[in-house]
Amino acid sequence: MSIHLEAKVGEIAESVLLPGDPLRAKYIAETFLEGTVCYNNVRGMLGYTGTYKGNRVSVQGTGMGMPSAAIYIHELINDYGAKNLIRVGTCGAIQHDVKIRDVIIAQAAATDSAIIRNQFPGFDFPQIGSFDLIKKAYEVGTDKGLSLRVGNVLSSDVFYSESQEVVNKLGKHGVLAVEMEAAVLYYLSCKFGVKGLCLVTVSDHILTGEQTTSQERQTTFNDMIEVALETVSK
Ligand SMILES: O=P(O)(O)O[C@H]1O[C@H](CO)[C@@H](O)[C@H]1O
Ligand SMILES: O=c1cc[nH]c(=O)[nH]1
Repeated sequence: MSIHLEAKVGEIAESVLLPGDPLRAKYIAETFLEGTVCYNNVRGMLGYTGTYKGNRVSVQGTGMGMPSAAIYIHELINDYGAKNLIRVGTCGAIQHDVKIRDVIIAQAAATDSAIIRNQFPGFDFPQIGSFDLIKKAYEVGTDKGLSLRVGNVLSSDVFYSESQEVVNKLGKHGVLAVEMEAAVLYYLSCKFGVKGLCLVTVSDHILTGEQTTSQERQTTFNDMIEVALETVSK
């Protein structure tokens, strides 16, 4: 047991999918995994282990934002030995040619969070994904015929941003979308020497105001989930 997870050591697989929404974790476990066991319900932050095509995989909700996600990612790696961690999240697009329901592979993440900056005063730590997982995810997605986008995302501490000009400026510098967890996943993966990847599906378009429903965010986006499951099974 760790502070926020009630699993016994050995009950969590080395490969873990990380949705922000714990009910998306339940949906993934029930829809895609076999022989599934729920190992965590502390704070309702559901976690499951099962198999996908014979490979052991876990799926753990992280909550919203980097402070929450960092707790689960830290404990999964430090207390349970997770080695491959793939976030399966939603995001808001900030490019006109990125469309609702597109799947993005976050190559790297800019952030307005102080969590990482405070570790290296005066330096900017490069928050990058695992090349191995990025390459595998790209191959899997391309084989499935998906038009994946690969590029930078913004991991923001703020959902209802009051500095939209900065977000728009990041868009002008090629950032594809805004979400709230990738940067800390990439930082902690580098810190602990494990592999981290963030996949996000576009749920909102910040430039056009288009949106998907909360039900869709919880129980669809299957392309992204299959890419993540095939990537950790490759
Ligand atoms: O759908 P999830 O994975 O939670 O991701 C996005 O959705 C939440 C905001 O609605 C934030 O956690 C953001 O990163
Ligand atoms: O606009 C959005 C949509 C999902 N997640 C975010 O952080 N922002």
